[in-house]
Amino acid sequence: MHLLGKTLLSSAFHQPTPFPKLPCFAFFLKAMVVLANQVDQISLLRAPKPDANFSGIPVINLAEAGSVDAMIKACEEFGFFKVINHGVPINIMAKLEEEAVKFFSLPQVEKEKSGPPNPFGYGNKRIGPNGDVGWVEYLLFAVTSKPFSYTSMPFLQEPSASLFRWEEREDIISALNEYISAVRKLASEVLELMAEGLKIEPRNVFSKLVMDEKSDEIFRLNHYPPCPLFQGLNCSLTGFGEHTDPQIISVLRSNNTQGLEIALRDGSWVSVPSDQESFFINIGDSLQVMTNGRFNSVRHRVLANGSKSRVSMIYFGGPPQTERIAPLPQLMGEGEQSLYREFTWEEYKKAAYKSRLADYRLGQFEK
Ligand SMILES: C=C1C[C@]23C[C@@]1(O)CC[C@H]2[C@@]12CC[C@H](O)[C@@](C)(C(=O)O1)[C@H]2[C@@H]3C(=O)O
Ligand SMILES: O=C(O)CCC(=O)C(=O)O
Ligand SMILES: [Fe+2]
Repeated sequence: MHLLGKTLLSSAFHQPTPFPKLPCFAFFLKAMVVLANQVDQISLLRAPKPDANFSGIPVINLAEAGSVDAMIKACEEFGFFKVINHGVPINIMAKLEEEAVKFFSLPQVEKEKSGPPNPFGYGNKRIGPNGDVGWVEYLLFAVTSKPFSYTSMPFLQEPSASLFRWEEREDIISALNEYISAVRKLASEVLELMAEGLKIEPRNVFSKLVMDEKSDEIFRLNHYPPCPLFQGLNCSLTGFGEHTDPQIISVLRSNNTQGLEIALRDGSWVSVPSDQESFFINIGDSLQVMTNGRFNSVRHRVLANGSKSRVSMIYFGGPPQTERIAPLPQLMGEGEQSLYREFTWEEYKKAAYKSRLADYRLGQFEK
């Protein structure tokens, strides 16, 4: 399967466009044929282009004392918000972005040495084990808080370290470690504010799960190369198909290239204005369950850009494998019934890895 993937896909990026500009419909057909050859999936093509920027994304200012109520409202209405004044130094973000750009600029054959992603490593267009594809290449890392023998890379689990053959890559490893420890701290701070806003004790009821030394955290670098075939046209291409994140919380940062979209509660899609200095927080499925559906795990997707590369970095904070995920008793009103049957994170993760990206994964755990 891996060999098949390589044969079909390895040269799909960075192809010069073979066609002159045509009216959109004719072009769309041509593009379908070209991309069908290249990507093996015409389902990535989308028309028309996404709507203009949505101005209603909630912005939470961490330096402001009164931001807690706005955060709870954002978790309920959107399952998504932007965080400013987060305290993470810009140079930590910029340094990792620089290393990511360097990695993704390597020759394909070099990048493939860090793959395939099963589940960790370099991946190109194929997302997950069940046939999903997107106009994206990425690196997926397992994260641990326990230092181990590779002193220079305390956050990368041993299998990742040898898989990436990065023992010598002090530059990228230290940029990764610095970045991951900063966003992990941010995730914990945000989760503590959520508990405060929900008026539940203890304050670390959510944050302790991602701060636990056995917490199951993932880190991801995504690169969406420009797709020149689409430049100046009213069409777009799926970079990362619609889905919800299974974990508790995701902390996303991207360069200044547009592409991320979220679904509103009425099912409509809106485009999130990019902001390279801020972080975006996604509520994951596990937090939706722990709040018995009060918080909404946000459906989101990424559309690739005709002319600009998008680079994003996402920290996924998950609980320890054995953690039981169920609505918190402190949050249940009198007579309120749990919407979900109890499960362990390990169970949920196994089910998630059997699913397709767009599947409603919580369905099988509903009562
Ligand atoms: C299609 C898949 C990719 C994914 C594992 C899955 O089977 C379903 C969930 C997907 C997702 C979405 C959020 C994160 O990007 C991710 C790492 C995760 O934990 O769940 C991906 C998985 C992946 O890319 O391997
Ligand atoms: O790359 C992005 O901006 C978002 C990707 C995403 O949602 C994911 O990797 O789970
Ligand atoms: Fe996601």
